[in-house]
Amino acid sequence: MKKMNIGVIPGDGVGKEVMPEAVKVLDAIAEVHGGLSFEYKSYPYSCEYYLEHGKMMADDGLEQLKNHDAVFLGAVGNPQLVPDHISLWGLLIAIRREFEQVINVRPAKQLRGIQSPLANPKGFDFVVVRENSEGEYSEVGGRIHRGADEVAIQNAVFTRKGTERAMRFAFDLAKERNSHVTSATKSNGIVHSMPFWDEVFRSVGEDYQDVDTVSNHIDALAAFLITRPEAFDVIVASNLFGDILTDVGAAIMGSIGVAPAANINLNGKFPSMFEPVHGSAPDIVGKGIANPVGQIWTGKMMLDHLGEQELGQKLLDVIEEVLEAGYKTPDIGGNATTKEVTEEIAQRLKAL
Ligand SMILES: NC(=O)C1=CN([C@@H]2O[C@H](COP(=O)(O)OP(=O)(O)OC[C@H]3O[C@@H](n4cnc5c(N)ncnc54)[C@H](O)[C@@H]3O)[C@@H](O)[C@H]2O)C=CC1
Ligand SMILES: CC(=O)C(=O)O
Ligand SMILES: [K+]
Ligand SMILES: [Mn+2]
Repeated sequence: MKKMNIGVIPGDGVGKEVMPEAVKVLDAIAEVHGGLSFEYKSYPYSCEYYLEHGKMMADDGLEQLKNHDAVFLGAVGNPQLVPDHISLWGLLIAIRREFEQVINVRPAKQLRGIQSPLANPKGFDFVVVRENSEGEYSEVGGRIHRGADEVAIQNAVFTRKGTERAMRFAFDLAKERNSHVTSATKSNGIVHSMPFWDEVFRSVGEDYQDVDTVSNHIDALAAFLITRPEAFDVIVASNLFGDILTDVGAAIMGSIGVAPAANINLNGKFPSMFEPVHGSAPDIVGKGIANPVGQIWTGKMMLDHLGEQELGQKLLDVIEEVLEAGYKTPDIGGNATTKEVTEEIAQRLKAL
């Protein structure tokens, strides 16, 4: 029996609604497989935890999470209780950084059964490789003075190591796909880090002669994802650009509620973390209508990572079948609840 030990953090808002559903699907997968079981340990880290304890996770939280084969997370953030920069940096970004999850992989593709808002989505299928450890999301900077003289300085950090690592990951991924990498740049406006980014992209590209490359400025690239998303295979982007592009990717799939993501640790010292692209969706919390597909597809990425690619593929097939059969939450034009969609996915898995 192959046992997988998963640290579960439902987090805030709809994270708490979609997580138990995704866990049910994983259990259905285990049942189908027969030789596989999941053991979960759930952690209450969230904004409510912060109100009670004055911190987003326990002092030994990372020590505990470290022991799992993977961390499965819902969403973090409840701006009515805790400012977002405190909650995200205290939990989500803390785990990404401390566990050296240096790459964030975010696929976007036209799914069967969902109407893309694009008139002509042409079966787009791309993956954004987002640098996940530095870039624009940095603590370097500060604020001085108050009032009319106030100054805020926010520095971006681009290391050769971090930049090159993200690019190599993107090129290696492209070799398994359609051998095309697009780099998201902005070297016409950001005069230090982005010319550096371009240089590293060119030099890494020389090691991958069989992979085609193109550099697009981020503004144009964002528009191209709307006008010709089918032209992209792998896109490599800095932390902020990747964050924004993947919400666009989610939007053209039909909803941010379906988009999956994986925070990958490459050195094997810490577990990777799997969490959907969406946040805690305060506007729909408590209604039972959060789309569980993002969290469940994220579970598929976790299965892939743990060496169960065949099961992962089956799961994605079943998700698409269920969408095609009309089991859809309101964000993608249906009237099913979170639980109804999940139940259908679990039932169909068990019938395989
Ligand atoms: N990785 C994470 O944990 C992230 C956390 N956040 C946090 O989440 C909170 C809300 O942020 P927003 O900017 O509103 O982004 P959001 O992703 O939570 O919501 C944006 C829009 O998408 C909808 N949506 C999101 N997930 C959905 C789902 N599963 N099914 C159906 N509709 C869904 C929401 O209802 C909302 O209209 C903030 O505290 C923010 O900091 C935001 C993004 C990522
Ligand atoms: C924080 C956030 O929006 C993200 O990682 O996608
Ligand atoms: K999330
Ligand atoms: Mn985001």
